[in-house]
Amino acid sequence: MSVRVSAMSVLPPVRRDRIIAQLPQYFKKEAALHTKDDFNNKVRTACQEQRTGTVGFKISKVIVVGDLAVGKTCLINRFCKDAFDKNYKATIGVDFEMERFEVLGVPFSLQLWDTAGQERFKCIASTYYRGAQVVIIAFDVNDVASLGHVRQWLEDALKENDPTAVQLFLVGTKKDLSSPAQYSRIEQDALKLAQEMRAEYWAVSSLTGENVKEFFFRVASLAFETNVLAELEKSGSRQIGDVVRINSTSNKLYATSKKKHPNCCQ
Ligand SMILES: Nc1nc2c(ncn2[C@@H]2O[C@H](COP(=O)(O)OP(=O)(O)OP(=O)(O)O)[C@@H](O)[C@H]2O)c(=O)[nH]1
Repeated sequence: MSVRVSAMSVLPPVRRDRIIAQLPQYFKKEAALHTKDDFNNKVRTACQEQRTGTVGFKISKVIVVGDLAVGKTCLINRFCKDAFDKNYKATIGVDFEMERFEVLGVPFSLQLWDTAGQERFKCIASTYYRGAQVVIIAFDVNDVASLGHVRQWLEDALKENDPTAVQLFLVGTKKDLSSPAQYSRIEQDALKLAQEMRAEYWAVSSLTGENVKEFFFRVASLAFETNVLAELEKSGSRQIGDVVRINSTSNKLYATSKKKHPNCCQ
């Protein structure tokens, strides 16, 4: 007897600590991608009515760039593995981790690309920048030079991507190493830069874990919200005959000739 196992059924359930039911709040109001308290209403309704199209099957690409040794690998490892390594091992080229979430009841995955900051590995790493929905630029809050290089990282990342479609985050790392006075000095400059770049600003510590989970939850939520809105826009502008639905018996995506989405008129 042959047993058919679909790709979906072999995936373990989403971890309980990756379930997002409320929009996580920004870190600083002055430099937030948006300051609303909750998910967009249309997005909430679409999720309730299971009208999120292909979003539940989507993997959004996130790239993390920034100077060498600012803590990109540690940031990803703290979130994905809850681990911290105090020894520096340069990333050679790139590395990636998959993180699965459930946002408003819909599965959603992020592919987190950890890229090399060292100049000699940069040309390998930059070939993986393409197709990013989210760009995270990391700098060390104790190293002004690393903040100064942020614009160059932005330019490099945007060369490979559609600047109007990318969601940008500016992240200050190693907050544990700085005194409150030192930190607040660099924060002024970082906030100004984030506003100019239209990035959302965060400050984190991978050593203590401060703000790490909150930050990635915010990234996942905003990326998810953008994807659902894009999907709604697409389905709104579809012609008759283009409505995509899921056939529950075959699990295949196909087009129907109904005017309305089947889930809207039930
Ligand atoms: N105190 C402290 N040290 C950190 C933190 N994050 C990273 N480090 C240390 O900084 C060094 C560099 O960290 P990595 O994460 O390897 O840096 P990276 O940006 O990935 O470096 P490249 O791969 O070369 O681009 C390591 O020795 C880490 O232990 C932090 O939040 N606090």
